[in-house]
Amino acid sequence: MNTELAIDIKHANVFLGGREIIHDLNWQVAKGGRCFILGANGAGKTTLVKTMMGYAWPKFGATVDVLGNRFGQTNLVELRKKIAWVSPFMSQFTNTESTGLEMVLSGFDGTLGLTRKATAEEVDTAKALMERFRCAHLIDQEIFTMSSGEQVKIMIARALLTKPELVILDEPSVYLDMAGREFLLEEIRQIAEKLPEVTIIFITQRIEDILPVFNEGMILAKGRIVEYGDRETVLREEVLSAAYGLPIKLWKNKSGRFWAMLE
Ligand SMILES: Nc1ncnc2c1ncn2[C@@H]1O[C@H](COP(=O)(O)OP(=O)(O)OP(=O)(O)O)[C@@H](O)[C@H]1O
Repeated sequence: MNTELAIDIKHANVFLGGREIIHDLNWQVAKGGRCFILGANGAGKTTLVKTMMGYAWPKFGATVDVLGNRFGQTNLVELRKKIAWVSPFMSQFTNTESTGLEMVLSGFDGTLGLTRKATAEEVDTAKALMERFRCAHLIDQEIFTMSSGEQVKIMIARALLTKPELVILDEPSVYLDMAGREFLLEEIRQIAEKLPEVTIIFITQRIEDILPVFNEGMILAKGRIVEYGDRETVLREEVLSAAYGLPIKLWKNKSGRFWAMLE
């Protein structure tokens, strides 16, 4: 096992509902790496995250090592406390009567929703983070009454409450309007800058969301990695056109982000 790697998956074939969803996937990310996963609907992005979290298991013959822990020989509950998985779809799996503050506080225990009384110090820390993510006004509001964009901000604050070693941002901007998205991406850029030791995986369907800080990545299609490498290698017109089956032209803005256009 290579302990310099945050993620090391070898020969993973993952079945769900009797169907093979991920096919012979091999993927390594160094500790402190910033890697994007670009894929269309149904490409297998969420299944790959579930595999990394130990919620979906590859069939015999594969190895999955995350943060130096070999799945099958490690305590997954403890490991998951070191991983922050931020998904806008997550709140639908939880007790949505939690308030914003309770949901953020539950990050201390790695649960979705608070199961105990928090200490005054924990409350102060949570409120400070909510301030930073401009969601302090949601402290007493129940999750189910919040807009999707508001829920994402709560989930990001929750994720960063403890110091995770691996952050998985799973389509975090999918429900956000343009200003909300730009705010979130700027926060992600700053997190990436301030926490060099933290490995960050950014999952998206949208090319323009991939910040230059994500300097390596993959295109996932039908459960296979169809392109992998550094950013400029993967985000090329020929590669994207082939992956999406569309004649894609790219425009690069001053900060180095790409926008896709159809010819
Ligand atoms: N529990 C399951 N049983 C059967 N098939 C499943 C199950 N979960 C996912 N799939 C199938 O696996 C494929 C990949 O799904 P997955 O959710 O990983 O894709 P995704 O890339 O995250 O898509 P999206 O961007 O739409 O969320 C889809 O075809 C989906 O129907």
